[in-house]
Amino acid sequence: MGLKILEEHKPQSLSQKSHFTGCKSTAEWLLAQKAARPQVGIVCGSGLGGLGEMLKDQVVFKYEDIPSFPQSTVLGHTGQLVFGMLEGKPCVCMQGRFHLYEGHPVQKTTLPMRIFKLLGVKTVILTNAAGGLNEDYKVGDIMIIKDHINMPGFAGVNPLAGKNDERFGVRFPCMSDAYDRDLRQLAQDVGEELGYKDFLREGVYCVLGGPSYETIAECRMLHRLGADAVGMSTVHEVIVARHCGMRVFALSLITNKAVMDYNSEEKANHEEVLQTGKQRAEQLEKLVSSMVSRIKHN
Ligand SMILES: O=P(O)(O)O[C@@H]1C[C@H](O)[C@@H](CO)O1
Ligand code: HPA
Repeated sequence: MGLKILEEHKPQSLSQKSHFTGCKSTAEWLLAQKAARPQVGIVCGSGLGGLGEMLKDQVVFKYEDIPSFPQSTVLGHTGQLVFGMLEGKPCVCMQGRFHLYEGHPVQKTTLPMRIFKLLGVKTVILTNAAGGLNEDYKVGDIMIIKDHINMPGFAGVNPLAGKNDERFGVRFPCMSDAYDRDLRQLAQDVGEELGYKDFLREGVYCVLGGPSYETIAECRMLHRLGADAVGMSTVHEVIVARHCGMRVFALSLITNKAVMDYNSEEKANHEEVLQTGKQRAEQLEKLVSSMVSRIKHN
């Protein structure tokens, strides 16, 4: 009986060890290729990969060349990791993220957050494209995320499900402070200085599994539940980033208005999402780079 219990525990503890050491060896491999240890990690949303082009003195890795890294399959997500300097700070930028609907297990979609942590990242800046549920929002608005609704989490899809590894963080991490208050204030200040007041918002982002866009009834329900924008990413990355103690700032570019009216002729589509990304790219890049220039790390 005792032996049986030992055997049952063996594979789990081994796989846990290999997850941590796997992340560590990927981080060490990247640093060994002359990538500078980054302080800030940036994740580019759909059509927002231009953020990575801002980095100077780039060292670029295609995801397919990085050990244990997943592959990007979505149009608008290039699939490379860029190291470089932004406003004098060493940064790493994911040009392309991983989504549940690509068929990745949720733990795999968030793997880069743990690699960021082991690379030395202190602050993560996540961006995404999202549909606007709030009736005051316009296409092209930038929404600072102040909170989230993890809809897949209600059904048990959480990247922290399974055995907890204390080397990353605690079993039950707090999420009421997930979106750093000071960084949100910094974004408001920088946005005001840049003259973005008319299109800078703050609101609640709700993640769904995708890849189908929402029905009208779903949009109406999400809005009633308190969501201002809906998308298919970010939240799981935030959970893992907070679990391992990184500071988080996240924003949504409202690329389309969620359809809430049965008489509407509008239809959500990925081309519009990418197009809006292109149109707002410059302002978004200015906001992020000005924030990075002012972020302080001890
Ligand atoms: O990676 P993000 O969340 O920016 O991408 C959004 C969600 C889907 O991947 C896609 C739908 O158009 O854009
Ligand atoms: N719904 C879900 N995800 C999205 C949307 C949307 O309307 N727009 C961009 N990503």
